[in-house]
Amino acid sequence: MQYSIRRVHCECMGTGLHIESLRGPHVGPLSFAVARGECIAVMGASGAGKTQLLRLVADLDPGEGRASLDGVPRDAIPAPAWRHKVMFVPAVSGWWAATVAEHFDEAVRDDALSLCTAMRLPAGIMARDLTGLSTGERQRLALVRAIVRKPGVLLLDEPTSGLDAETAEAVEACLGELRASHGVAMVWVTHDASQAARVAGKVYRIIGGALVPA
Ligand SMILES: Nc1ncnc2c1ncn2[C@@H]1O[C@H](COP(=O)(O)OP(=O)(O)OP(=O)(O)O)[C@@H](O)[C@H]1O
Repeated sequence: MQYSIRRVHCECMGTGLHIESLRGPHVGPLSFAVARGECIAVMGASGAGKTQLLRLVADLDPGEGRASLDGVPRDAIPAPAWRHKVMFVPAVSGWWAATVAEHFDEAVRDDALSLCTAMRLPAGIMARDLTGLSTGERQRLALVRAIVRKPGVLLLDEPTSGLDAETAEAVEACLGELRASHGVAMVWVTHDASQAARVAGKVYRIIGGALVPA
């Protein structure tokens, strides 16, 4: 565990993600909640701390504060399991094998293929080498890779920044379906105010390290 989380107070308990007094080197203290099936958008100037916020929530960087998912405190869940349930999808994802298919277990390939189609990825992409893919294709594949692992929360760092408007719309629809059908909660970082208004029930800005309703 990288940040010290004491047992959450009763007001932190409940369905979804609850964050209280989260603090890192450049942000905080921040408190917010995202219900199952809800999306909040986080905007803010470059360098304001949006990525840091997501990484703190995923417990990928050292920080302080309290967190719970569906009423279960962070300190009751082993760190790798927390990061699986509360999954960070970075703006630029890492890849470790030569082909796309090697990044997906056999058991999730069908789900992955359906998602690829929904996100307008080209047919046959599973057989392709990573080196030949565009930035936008990698970005969507990173989302597919995260979704098939069935997280309860997705922490999305500018998930459509490399995409044209039409493809971004397909990704937004796909993620909307995931919220509606599977109750996934999302924290969506974006620089696009129109997108924030489309996808999120609440929009915040990080200003001076604080989370302010936009
Ligand atoms: N590994 C690091 N070491 C030191 N400082 C860092 C590190 N990573 C980020 N920072 C600093 O933390 C602050 C917040 O960075 P962060 O990446 O969270 O910004 P952001 O709001 O996501 O910006 P952008 O919109 O440009 O992606 C910045 O001042 C950045 O320089």
